[in-house]
Amino acid sequence: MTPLENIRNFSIVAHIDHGKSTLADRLIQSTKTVADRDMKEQMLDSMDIERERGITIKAQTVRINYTADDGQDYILNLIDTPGHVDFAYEVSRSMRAVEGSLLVVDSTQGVEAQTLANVYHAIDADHEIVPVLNKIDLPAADCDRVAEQIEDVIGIDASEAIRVSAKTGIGIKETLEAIVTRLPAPKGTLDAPLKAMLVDSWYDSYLGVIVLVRIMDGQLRKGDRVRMMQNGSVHHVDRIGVFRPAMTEIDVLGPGELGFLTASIKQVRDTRVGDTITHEKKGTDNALPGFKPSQPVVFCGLFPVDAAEFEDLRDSIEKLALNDASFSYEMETSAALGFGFRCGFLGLLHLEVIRDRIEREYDIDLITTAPSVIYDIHMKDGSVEQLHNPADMPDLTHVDHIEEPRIKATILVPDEYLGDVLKLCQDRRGIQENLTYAGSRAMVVYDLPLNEVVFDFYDRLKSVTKGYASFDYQMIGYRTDSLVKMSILVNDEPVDALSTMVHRDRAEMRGRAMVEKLKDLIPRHMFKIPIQAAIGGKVIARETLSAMRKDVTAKCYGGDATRKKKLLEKQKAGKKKMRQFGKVDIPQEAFISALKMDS
Ligand SMILES: Nc1nc2c(ncn2[C@@H]2O[C@H](COP(=O)(O)OP(=O)(O)OP(=O)(O)O)[C@@H](O)[C@H]2O)c(=O)[nH]1
Repeated sequence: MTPLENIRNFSIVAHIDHGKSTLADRLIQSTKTVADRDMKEQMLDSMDIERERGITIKAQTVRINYTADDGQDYILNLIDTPGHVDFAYEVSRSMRAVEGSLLVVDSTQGVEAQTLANVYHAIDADHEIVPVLNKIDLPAADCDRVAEQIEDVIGIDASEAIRVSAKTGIGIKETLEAIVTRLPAPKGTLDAPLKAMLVDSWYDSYLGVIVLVRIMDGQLRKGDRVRMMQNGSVHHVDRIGVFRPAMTEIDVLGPGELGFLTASIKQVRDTRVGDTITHEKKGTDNALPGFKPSQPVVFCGLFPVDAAEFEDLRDSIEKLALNDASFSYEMETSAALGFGFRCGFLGLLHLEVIRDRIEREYDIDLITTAPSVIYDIHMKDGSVEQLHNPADMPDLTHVDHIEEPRIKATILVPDEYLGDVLKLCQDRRGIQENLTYAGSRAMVVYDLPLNEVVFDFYDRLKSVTKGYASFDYQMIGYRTDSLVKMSILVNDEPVDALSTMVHRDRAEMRGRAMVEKLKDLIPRHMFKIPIQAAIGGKVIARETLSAMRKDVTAKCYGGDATRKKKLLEKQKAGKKKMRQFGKVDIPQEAFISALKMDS
């Protein structure tokens, strides 16, 4: 066991792409934690999708041995935290397991919205913070300006910020020394009853659930019987160890240490993050202050394009849910789409990641219905119903009023794009709360309906600012507004998967935009197809798709039967991505594209 004075636990906080993973790699490499020949880029990003998108999703951890200039051997435990707004909750919880943070800011970019959001989590967790100015190898680096910005905007001393190039290795040694000299050692009592914080957990197909723990007091040994204090369940610890970053078994974890345990736990759901783990006998009575469990905020339906793949879809969803307690699902039937699942996510990125994994890892083509938030429907009899799916909207005559979730959005943007950002927020029913400047960048704070953000707000924001804006949000509660359910009818049949909740004042505009889009997205058939948007029984927009006879084999004159067959096969394959509604085929992409707004 390592003495407390020789342990440092820290995380790295940064805006996306400012170099957190590269810096972590460099710290691991320069301390020879991983042999050079085994080093691959972005050691900490384990999932394929993460690597492809360059986004760190699951918090990971690594134990680094470092001999400092003072001649002593230290253990540095790094927790890697996710950098995306959807995963803000994971950032906040993992912060409580460590004492300090490296605040990485790209010296060519400066402070961004997620720099702020993440550093506030660190400040909330009482961290000692060491600012690191990264990418100083680039000609555009402006360390003095960025240091000043850190002081002005965040309000922490940046005079001793470390200047680093995680790419070339400049400043890595100084960073390691700063971790040892500037961050505090953890506290804890060796001979007190065991008190360990459950920091994270995930499913491994060989080992079952792996639990990441931070020992606060006492000792944890292989073979111990431990109790999860929230639900009282008792488990036999069959393995404990640390991450280097590969899992390495050890015999005992003591105060201040971070490591893992396995105990034949079957589901991630059985391990509540924030729970306190203690010994079954002679355990502590004082649990650590609990963490709130993360709640899904965005819901959508996932249906197989090919109904025969429903069981495969169920299987894939169940497997993914085993490893992700914040992903929820329940079976759903839709008149138009058949059997599928209504799924809940932490945000849009979370949704995309899960959808991609189902399509890619399980090879199932999916139809994703419009993402929706949870509305509180206040009924006339005083009861409140939670609406996860616009298709389930109760009869309006029983509804008193509807409340929708709102967020506080913080956007940082260069001056020249400010006008476009304000317009975008205004168009999305935003209420401006604040507008300040940090150098040549404006920081705007808006109160916005979450519903207006979940769909394509990021995309729009990126496009109107040419990618220069950064964005972060937090939920602030529910508020009443004048909301209605808009249905879409194709060939006089309602397509429930296209139902959305909209603001009454915008319903007509949105309805018109949707039917126009659908007219372009639905291929012509051999008959005329009316496409309508309606509220209750009232049609508010209408387009008609005219009839056409499409004979793909017409150009194959002569008797070339193979060519003809090939064309027909191609057409059949094209059909696979379509869904039939009554007599009409609607292509899969229509469900998403029709809902994108142009403003
Ligand atoms: N020139 C230069 N490029 C760097 C440096 N550090 C990181 N990069 C590059 O910046 C990009 C983003 O770096 P990452 O380490 O993936 O950033 P991140 O903050 O971990 O991003 P997320 O994991 O998505 O949050 C990559 O293309 C890196 O190669 C640096 O010091 N100099």
